[in-house]
Amino acid sequence: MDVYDSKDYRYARDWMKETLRLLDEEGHSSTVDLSDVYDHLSFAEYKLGNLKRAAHYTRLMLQNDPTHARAQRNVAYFEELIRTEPEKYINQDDERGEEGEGETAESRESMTQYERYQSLCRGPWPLPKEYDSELTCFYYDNHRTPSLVIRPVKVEVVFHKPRIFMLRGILSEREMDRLKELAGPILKRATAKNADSGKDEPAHYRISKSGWLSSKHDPLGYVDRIDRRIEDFTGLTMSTAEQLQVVNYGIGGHYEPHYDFGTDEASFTDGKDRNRIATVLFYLSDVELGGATVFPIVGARIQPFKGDAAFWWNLKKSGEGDMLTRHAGCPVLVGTKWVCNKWIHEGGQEFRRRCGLTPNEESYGHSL
Ligand SMILES: O=C(O)CCC(=O)C(=O)O
Ligand SMILES: [Fe+2]
Repeated sequence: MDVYDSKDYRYARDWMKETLRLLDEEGHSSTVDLSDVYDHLSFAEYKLGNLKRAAHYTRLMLQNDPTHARAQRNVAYFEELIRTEPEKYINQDDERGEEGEGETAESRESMTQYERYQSLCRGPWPLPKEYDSELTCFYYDNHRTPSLVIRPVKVEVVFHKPRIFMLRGILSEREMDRLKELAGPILKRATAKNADSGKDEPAHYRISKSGWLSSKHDPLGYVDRIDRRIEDFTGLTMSTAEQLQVVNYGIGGHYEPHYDFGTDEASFTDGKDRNRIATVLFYLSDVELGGATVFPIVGARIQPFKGDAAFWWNLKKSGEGDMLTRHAGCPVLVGTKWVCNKWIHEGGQEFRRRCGLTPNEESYGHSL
């Protein structure tokens, strides 16, 4: 009922159909009224534009109660619509299909952004054919940076456009335990600015708890050490970066598609440290089921693996936001998910990462 009340008719339909299946299996129910299920199912189908199905379920309602006046009126109404606007409704029910039924490359093309996000969360999409021979992995010491000569970073290129790097085993168990321990007392329900009220409020599109770690509260120096490691493998200064942000998602926790960089003048783009040039996303836990990080525009998907980090550039060399980096944290279905963000800013990188000479220049070769 929750999804129905929140007008999420696609899911409402799925739940109602599951109810019908269980009723059928169990034969009866003392708490669920069959007619009520048909009634809601019919309205959900109507809202989804499937008039033939809406009419079908309303007729089933009438089988239970032939005198139901509203059901009689609705059947007449649906039939009238199908008759007067056949081109809009006649074949639609068969073509439209239902969520999850026979997803193909073509049907993916026509999905909305949000549907692509949901579909990617359910399972990986095949990588484009041209990736077959092109994904690489290497040990990386970033031009013989001393700490990395001793212990090079294991890098895997998992996507090309945008380039997404996985840094395997970049954090130790002890470091991850420490980050979670430091975050424990400061975790708060994540908020976002409400466009209407201007206040920071919990938002339905971001369900998690998070907290910012300051090295001041870490006398043992773990936070500084991790910052230094990021500086070593990216070659970027951390002096303008944000603090480490630890995030914990419970069951159902998620973060819907977004950009890490600021897309309007008000956020990041004008301050002295300017925009978020790159993201390092550490995975501090595995997730039993769900919880992948997905990039719905390009179809990339990263399953969290404890100790790894994902790295990507949010901005092109021109400083323009890379619109392909839109990404999301999928709902956690079983288990909990811990991640830690490091957002690196443009300020101070002028001599570390040169600008491009044309607005769209964006390729960085195979290294970070
Ligand atoms: O949890 C994830 O996988 C993604 C998190 C994220 O994108 C963010 O916190 O900005
Ligand atoms: Fe993000």
